[in-house]
Amino acid sequence: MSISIIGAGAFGTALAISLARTGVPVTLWARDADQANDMQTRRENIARLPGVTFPNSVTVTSDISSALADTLLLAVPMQKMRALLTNTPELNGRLLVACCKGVELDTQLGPVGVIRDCDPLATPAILTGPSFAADIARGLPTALTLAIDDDTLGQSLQQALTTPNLRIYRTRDTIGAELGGALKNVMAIACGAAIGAKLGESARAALMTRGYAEMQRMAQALGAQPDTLAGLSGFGDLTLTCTSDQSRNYRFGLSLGRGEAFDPSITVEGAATARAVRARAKHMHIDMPITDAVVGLIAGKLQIAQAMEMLLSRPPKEE
Ligand SMILES: NC(=O)C1=CN([C@@H]2O[C@H](COP(=O)(O)OP(=O)(O)OC[C@H]3O[C@@H](n4cnc5c(N)ncnc54)[C@H](OP(=O)(O)O)[C@@H]3O)[C@@H](O)[C@H]2O)C=CC1
Ligand SMILES: O=C(CO)COP(=O)(O)O
Repeated sequence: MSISIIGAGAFGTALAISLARTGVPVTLWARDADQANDMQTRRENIARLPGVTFPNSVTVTSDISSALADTLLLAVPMQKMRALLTNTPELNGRLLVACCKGVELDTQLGPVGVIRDCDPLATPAILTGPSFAADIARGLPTALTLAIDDDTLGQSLQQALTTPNLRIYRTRDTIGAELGGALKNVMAIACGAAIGAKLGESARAALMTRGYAEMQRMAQALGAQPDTLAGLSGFGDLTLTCTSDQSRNYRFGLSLGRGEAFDPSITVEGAATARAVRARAKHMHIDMPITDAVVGLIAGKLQIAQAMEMLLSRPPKEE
């Protein structure tokens, strides 16, 4: 099974490096020709993943026709996935593995839903779970979830993506896998805001736990399996992202909590996703108070003290 990576950001580059270390040839596609040439010559992605040298078997190109493998890992931000698939018809009809986390703002679809919507002939899958690009690129031990409908194809893909340092678990629950990865970023913003505002570790633990309850509520309403949310793609990634300064979503939350500006060029998937999820939750009458608070904080309609008061003054209920 030949594999190419479409999108040369931090995660796409890390996946290319990790796969290529096993000796297989991997093509990494960047949309910008200058960036692709620079990476191919330097053997490093200075802009997005500095400090890690590419193995010899990585080829970087901006020519999509030379990146068309059996399997394509789509490593672009969630809100850019539709533009990628629409503007690059060469990708159509293949095994497309979404490597992004989020919910599309306009349609409230997840990555698998957007692939199905843009390319009905594609076979969609999603690779998600707790993993910082820098950790994968350095060869640190990591475990991810691969979600795909077809079990036979799933087994081949699982084998192809496994490396000595990257263990892949498989599920057929694409809805659960994509929702876990999307929703944990919203909770990471909430936790970052709490820590940034010096509300304490107990507040973070409460937000993580009640955030997980929100994740389960929405996921089950949309047909996901509770076990998927309890796995790497849900609970696993929630734990990583809500507790580490390496997370951009968490750092964005920290800056909200401290009242500081945040560099708008940094990818923060949870910001648009919070708005998309809130709209979907309202439509479906699902109670998601932490998501509501995150949307209010980001929009500047709530201060952190008001958000906490809103959460704490809700009517008493059973856990
Ligand atoms: N970084 C991480 O640790 C992890 C990230 N992820 C997920 O991976 C996804 C990508 O994140 P990440 O790699 O970190 O993001 P980055 O911000 O590092 O990079 C985004 C990349 O997407 C490219 N891109 C944007 N729009 C398009 C488009 N329309 N067509 C082609 N390429 C495009 C950008 O190209 P350009 O430079 O030309 O704008 C850039 O190379 C996110 O959903 C994230 O949640 C998952 C696990 C870990
Ligand atoms: O998804 C991630 C870790 O699993 C990366 O998190 P950030 O996008 O918040 O950096």
